[in-house]
Amino acid sequence: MKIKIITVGKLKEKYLKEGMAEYQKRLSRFAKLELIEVKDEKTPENASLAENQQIIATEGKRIEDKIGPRDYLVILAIEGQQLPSEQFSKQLGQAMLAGHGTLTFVIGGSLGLTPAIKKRADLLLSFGKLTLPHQLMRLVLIEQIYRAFMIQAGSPYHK
Ligand SMILES: C[S@@+](CC[C@H](N)C(=O)[O-])C[C@H]1O[C@@H](n2cnc3c(N)ncnc32)[C@H](O)[C@@H]1O
Repeated sequence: MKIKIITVGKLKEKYLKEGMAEYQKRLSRFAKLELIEVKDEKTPENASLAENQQIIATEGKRIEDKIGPRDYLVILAIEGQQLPSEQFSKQLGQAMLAGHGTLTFVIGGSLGLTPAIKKRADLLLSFGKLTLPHQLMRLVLIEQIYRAFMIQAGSPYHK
């Protein structure tokens, strides 16, 4: 089983790097993890709507190039479906049973993602209506992926 997490830009904060390293280590007993950082575009201070759309289209193209045709695709978006952790775990389990060898997760950059890429999702997943910074979102997501595997393993980690 392979897990791919596709994100935009380099992770900067030390505390987030440390958190990611911890959960990478924990997840390694369940899956091979690949963290992919695509290049982000510079966002000018007073960018127009058209400029912003161009930025997310360019970043979106870089993301799409990293998605495999057989990947089970989970895209994170505020307006997506909100699931209890047990249900999230079950959906990932079902995707694996259906023969998807790779579970791919996508987090947008600071301006988000295009509607076109969101349409490709097998699961458009929301972590609630609050906007989380995209770099922090990585840590929240990897913890929930780890939790999903621990639920499948029947571990008391998830109470
Ligand atoms: C700073 S947010 C982008 C905000 C942008 N205005 C939007 O509405 O998408 C960057 C990325 O983090 C992820 N994200 C942030 N908050 C989220 C939430 N509550 N649920 C799911 N994904 C979230 C999404 O992938 C989003 O594209």
